[in-house]
Amino acid sequence: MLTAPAALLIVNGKSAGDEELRMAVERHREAGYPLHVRVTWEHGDAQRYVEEAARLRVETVIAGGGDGTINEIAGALVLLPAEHRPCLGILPLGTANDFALSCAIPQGLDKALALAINGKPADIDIAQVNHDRYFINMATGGFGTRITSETPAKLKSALGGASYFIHGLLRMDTLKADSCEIKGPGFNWAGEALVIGIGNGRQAGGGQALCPDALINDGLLQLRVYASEALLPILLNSLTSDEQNPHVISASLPWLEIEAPHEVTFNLDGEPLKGKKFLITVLPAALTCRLPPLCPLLG
Ligand SMILES: Nc1ncnc2c1ncn2[C@@H]1O[C@H](COP(=O)(O)OP(=O)(O)OP(=O)(O)O)[C@@H](O)[C@H]1O
Ligand SMILES: [Mg+2]
Repeated sequence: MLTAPAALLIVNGKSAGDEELRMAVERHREAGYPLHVRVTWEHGDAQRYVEEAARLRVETVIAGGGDGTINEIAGALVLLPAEHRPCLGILPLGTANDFALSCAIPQGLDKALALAINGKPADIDIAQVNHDRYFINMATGGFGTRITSETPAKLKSALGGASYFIHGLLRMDTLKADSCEIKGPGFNWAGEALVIGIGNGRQAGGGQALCPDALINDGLLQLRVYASEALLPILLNSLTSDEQNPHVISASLPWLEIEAPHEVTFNLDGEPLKGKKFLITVLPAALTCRLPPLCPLLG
């Protein structure tokens, strides 16, 4: 009998009680796949488990959670020496699961686990922020930030991805554009931004396609600045129908620097980071990830 490659699954504690997950893990173990399972309690746990995975020499570390869980695991994987770096696999168990959905990862846990263990690895980029933070999917500032970082946890688990949207609507009266300056190679913009999306992937905030042309393996980040409050109705209806809108600034850049006169919050895959200056750089082909053959984010 062939020895199946081992994987370590890191489950966000919020989803540890999932019965479908337990059954999917059992089935794969019975089929002969060695699968270690670890559960997180708080920020920092995932990184320790990734280090353990490297010591165990597993071939794959599977992120069982939402975008924030994938973020923490991807950020820990890039710190490992390339020769001992396991592949990333994705098991969507979060609220919005924007990255998994836009990658066309199957929503059924059994199929998703099979792909996470056996899928073909593809090289993908990851973005580094201020030298020590990362995002794999998207960084958002402005309106989107308020939506994600202030969506109460209980509302989030009750309503799923839709909660971002509903909560955003409730808070519309409090929205304000933020003034900032953005520089990159051959790119310079200053003005009032309502929403800034910097995409390695395409969608955030529960299905909002802020960066509709982004690819995760092109060595570039798609910057989209939604620069006017007049855009609010568009933002709330369809973010993709505004290609010709002069208030939408778009660029594809290998790095960019954003500076604001006062402190702003960026969400990195839904996890907040405060500051006045953000240097964001793409790290091309920094990770390998097991993705569906027809993943729309692969160019
Ligand atoms: N046992 C736990 N209970 C509550 N929060 C946890 C636990 N373990 C980790 N966390 C925190 O959960 C956050 C990540 O959650 P994650 O993004 O995976 O789910 P989500 O926000 O529900 O999904 P999505 O981002 O796709 O909408 C991190 O901030 C992490 O520190
Ligand atoms: Mg999250």
